[in-house]
Amino acid sequence: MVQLCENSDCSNPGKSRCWRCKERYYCGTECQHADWSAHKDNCKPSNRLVAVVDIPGKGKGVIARERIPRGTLLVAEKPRIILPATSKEKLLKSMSLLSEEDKAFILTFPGKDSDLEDRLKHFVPCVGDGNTCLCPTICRINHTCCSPMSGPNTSYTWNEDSKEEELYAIKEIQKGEEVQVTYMSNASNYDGDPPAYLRRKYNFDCRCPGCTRSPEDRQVSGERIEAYNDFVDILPGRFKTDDPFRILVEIEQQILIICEEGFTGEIDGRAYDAFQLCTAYEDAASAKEWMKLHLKCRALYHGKSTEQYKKSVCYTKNPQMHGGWGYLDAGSLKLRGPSKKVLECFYSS
Ligand SMILES: C[S@@+](CC[C@H](N)C(=O)[O-])C[C@H]1O[C@@H](n2cnc3c(N)ncnc32)[C@H](O)[C@@H]1O
Repeated sequence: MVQLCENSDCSNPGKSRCWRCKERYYCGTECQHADWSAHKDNCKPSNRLVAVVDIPGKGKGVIARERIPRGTLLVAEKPRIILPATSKEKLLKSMSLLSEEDKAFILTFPGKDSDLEDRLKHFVPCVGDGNTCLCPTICRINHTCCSPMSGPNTSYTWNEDSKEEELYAIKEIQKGEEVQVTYMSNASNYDGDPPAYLRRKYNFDCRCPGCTRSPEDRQVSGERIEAYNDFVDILPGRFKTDDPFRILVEIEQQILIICEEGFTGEIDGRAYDAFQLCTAYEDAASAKEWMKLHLKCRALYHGKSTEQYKKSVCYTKNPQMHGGWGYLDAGSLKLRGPSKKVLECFYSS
């Protein structure tokens, strides 16, 4: 039986389901009927899966209303307030022009007295370069650090196509469990002393399992993360000069180390590095395997709905389309895809 587009005045065959609720069908991008637009705008997973509640010792926070499988899009919401990434002066001017309701909303976030500027730390990156926004649900999520003992269960990302802030479950979340993100999203933001950074910037004492370790244990982690960052910084420059087999071994070693430190999101970037290395040596089969791993990690943290993701999917079919194909002029060389250990590291995280 042909499923028709569910817009009331449309009789085309329904080609796709709504990417969010997966329930309604529509006939494609040509379908611009008001009914479908209203559905898209109102189809908010945030209304269903999470709730903003009071969390003792943390102010407000977000909890799961039901068990949420890994990979779920939990929240997709339009920012309530967007501030421009211009000069500090312009930013403060924009703040002063906000409505009284918006100012009152900002002041519901923790901060000094009625100081609006002190609440800027709660804004998250959004559209364009450096612009920030305040969202009703995502900006209520509390922090936990990435560490060998624990880490956040969600990650948020700006979707430029839908112009919404999105929140993905990077681990399974139980009903009633607190939804948490890390305010230091990747290893390159590592500050050397997370509890001190969080106290300075966000004015709270982090009591996560990573921060309550002994100073010696925290130092060991700090040194491993810094060594990883040094590795990442010089990696592209090594493509021209170093043995590619050696580079792949080191990429894998570094992936395993940084995942032990709780930064599973780093697999995305390192798998992409390995993909680029394989394309530089015109090894399509290995490049495809690395791209598949890159996309799995990317989908987990950023979803699959963006144009950028869809474009990258083409590289899993045809790595020759990538601009770096053969760029080293070193001829073709059979390298290899990710090892079982690295794949397990992604699946077991
Ligand atoms: C982005 S807001 C999160 C929502 C906030 N709890 C609220 O009441 O609106 C960040 C602020 O939440 C609090 N917070 C976040 N994570 C915390 C944690 N792990 N422990 C204690 N307070 C935390 C701090 O006051 C921090 O400045």
